[in-house]
Amino acid sequence: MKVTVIGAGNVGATTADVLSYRQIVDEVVLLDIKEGLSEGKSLDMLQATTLTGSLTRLISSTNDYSLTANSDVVVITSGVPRKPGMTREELIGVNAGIVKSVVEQIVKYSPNTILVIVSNPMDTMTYLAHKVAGLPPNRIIGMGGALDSARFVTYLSKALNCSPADVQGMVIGGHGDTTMIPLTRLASYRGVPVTQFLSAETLKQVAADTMVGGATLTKLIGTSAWYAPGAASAAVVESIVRDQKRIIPSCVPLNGEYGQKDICLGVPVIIGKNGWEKIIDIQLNSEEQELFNKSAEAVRNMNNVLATLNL
Ligand SMILES: NC(=O)c1ccc[n+]([C@@H]2O[C@H](COP(=O)([O-])OP(=O)(O)OC[C@H]3O[C@@H](n4cnc5c(N)ncnc54)[C@H](O)[C@@H]3O)[C@@H](O)[C@H]2O)c1
Ligand SMILES: O=C(O)C[C@H](O)C(=O)O
Repeated sequence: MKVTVIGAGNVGATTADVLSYRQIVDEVVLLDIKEGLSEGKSLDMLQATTLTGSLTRLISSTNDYSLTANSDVVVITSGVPRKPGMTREELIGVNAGIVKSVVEQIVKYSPNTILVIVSNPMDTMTYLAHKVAGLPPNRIIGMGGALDSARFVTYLSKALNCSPADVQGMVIGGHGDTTMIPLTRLASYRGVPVTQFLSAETLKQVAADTMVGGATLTKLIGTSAWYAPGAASAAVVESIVRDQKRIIPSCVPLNGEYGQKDICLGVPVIIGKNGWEKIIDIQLNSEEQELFNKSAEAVRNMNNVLATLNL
């Protein structure tokens, strides 16, 4: 299995490192426009494999897309991250052009690939990728829910004072500070509803912390996070290349599901060798559905902004 990661910055390099360290794929191609960056980072990772025992091959490039040819999966992380005080949505002007040109070049060399879109604002970048790639809809997945759910599980396990391994939780909706929807009603501690252990007030706080999870880290670090984002991107790739059929909330095009159309938004999907293979249509209660509709409205507004850009 061959995976290309576009962007060798914080998230791209971490994704490549997890894929290589855990030997999830045979070959990782790392491509970044910044001279020397992908070369240096992939050489560093290659040297690490002599210590970890991983047999994953690491290849780098600045702009030679022919090296990415026939990639089974391509993870797109190229673009600028936000700084403290910014929203992800503010990145649209710079990142839309980058994502569009990267997608166009990738599909020339890997016309049957599966794209995993990470660059922000991710929901709109995924929508853009669907418009320009010419790939079947199931072969484009926006990564956001995997990360947001990991944060949700982290905050839940802290509140429960238990191992995160025993906690299950999903975040759906948009990947934005105000658009994501942590599904507290469905979260569980080993299958037992968390509502049995935690007060409504605590759960409200857990949801609020989850929603600003990225902003909190951005404030602490000075740029946005990368360890959990890289691990979350690698988890999506792993479910594809190992055909694990995991249910991972991901950003996919909706065609009437959850009452929405002509939009890419986070919903639970089964991920396997064909990309996102099935949308799991869970029954939302009226409060959750209202939040989902509001989330869709906000993401649709960003898609309208995208349409005004001169790409
Ligand atoms: N979806 C998510 O859950 C999630 C999580 C974390 C970060 N992000 C987003 O991912 C993006 C990357 O974040 P980061 O922290 O890695 O940023 P970063 O600045 O560390 O890395 C981005 C890299 O992209 C490269 N790049 C820019 N234009 C390029 C092009 N045309 N071709 C190839 N490479 C190009 C840059 O040289 C840079 O090295 C940001 O937009 C960030 O907001 C999304
Ligand atoms: O917070 C960000 O801007 C980056 C990413 O979307 C995240 O959630 O970590």
